[in-house]
Amino acid sequence: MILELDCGNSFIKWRVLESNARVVLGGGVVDSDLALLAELKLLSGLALKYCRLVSVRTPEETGLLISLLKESFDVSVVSASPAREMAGVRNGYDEFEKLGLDRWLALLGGFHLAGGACLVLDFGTAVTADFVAADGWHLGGFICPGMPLMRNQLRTHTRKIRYGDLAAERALERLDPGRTTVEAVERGCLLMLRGFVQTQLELARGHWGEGFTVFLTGGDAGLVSEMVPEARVVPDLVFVGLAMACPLA
Ligand SMILES: Nc1ncnc2c1ncn2[C@@H]1O[C@H](COP(=O)(O)OP(=O)(O)O)[C@@H](O)[C@H]1O
Ligand SMILES: CC(C)(COP(=O)(O)O)[C@@H](O)C(=O)NCCC(=O)O
Ligand SMILES: [K+]
Repeated sequence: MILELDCGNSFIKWRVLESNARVVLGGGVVDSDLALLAELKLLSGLALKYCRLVSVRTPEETGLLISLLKESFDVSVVSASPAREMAGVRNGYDEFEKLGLDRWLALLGGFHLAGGACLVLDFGTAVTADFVAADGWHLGGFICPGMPLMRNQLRTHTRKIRYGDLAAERALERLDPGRTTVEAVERGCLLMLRGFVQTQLELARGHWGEGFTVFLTGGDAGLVSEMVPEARVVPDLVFVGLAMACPLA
């Protein structure tokens, strides 16, 4: 069996595949290394042979997780590494190794699935946009704070903005002007996010007219999917790229 991990700034996304990599046996989202081990140990008949992972965490944190995995499951672990060029895509960063590896894998996956120009939008701790032209050139992208960062900045840097998670979730059921603090903040941040998406779509149309595919991924993709009905929502886009960057055969 193959364990796949996407270690973001807030959460670790995991899934276990059969050795042929065709069947997904289980998966989930956890907030720590130990929670990951605990969830994996709950899977019956677990027999991990390989693990491939991508991490945007520090080398120390990633190294610690890799050691834990090796101790617990006796697996061989490969970690995605930066590349200038792969699978017909050319990294557009001046220093290719500085492009976030989750972004790189998501855009590799996106270009592969689209077979042409694509705009990849990832809604995690940060929100990222990446542009890949039909010839595989990555034009670069944009990074801005995601919902968790936007709301936490307001909560941390003001004295009167305080509310709980449940109220936050309820506030987003509608988008009328807020009549409470929680509504005003949650809806305001969501409108900022949607404004960002709108701008990315306009930029992509400026480059490619209507000839491009939009991908939405990341834990908060659902917050914007309604406004981009033509988009392909692919929660496991990073894993698509991970399999391309770290083939096990
Ligand atoms: N099952 C889930 N567990 C945790 N967060 C989730 C889940 N589903 C959606 N989310 C949302 O996803 C966001 C985190 O997205 P994610 O792509 O995991 O971020 P990162 O890659 O930066 O760790 C959170 O702000 C949260 O609102
Ligand atoms: C932009 C990111 C913080 C996104 O991380 P995430 O929200 O997925 O946890 C990550 O891709 C990263 O650390 N990138 C390095 C900087 C860059 O891509 O330019
Ligand atoms: K991510």
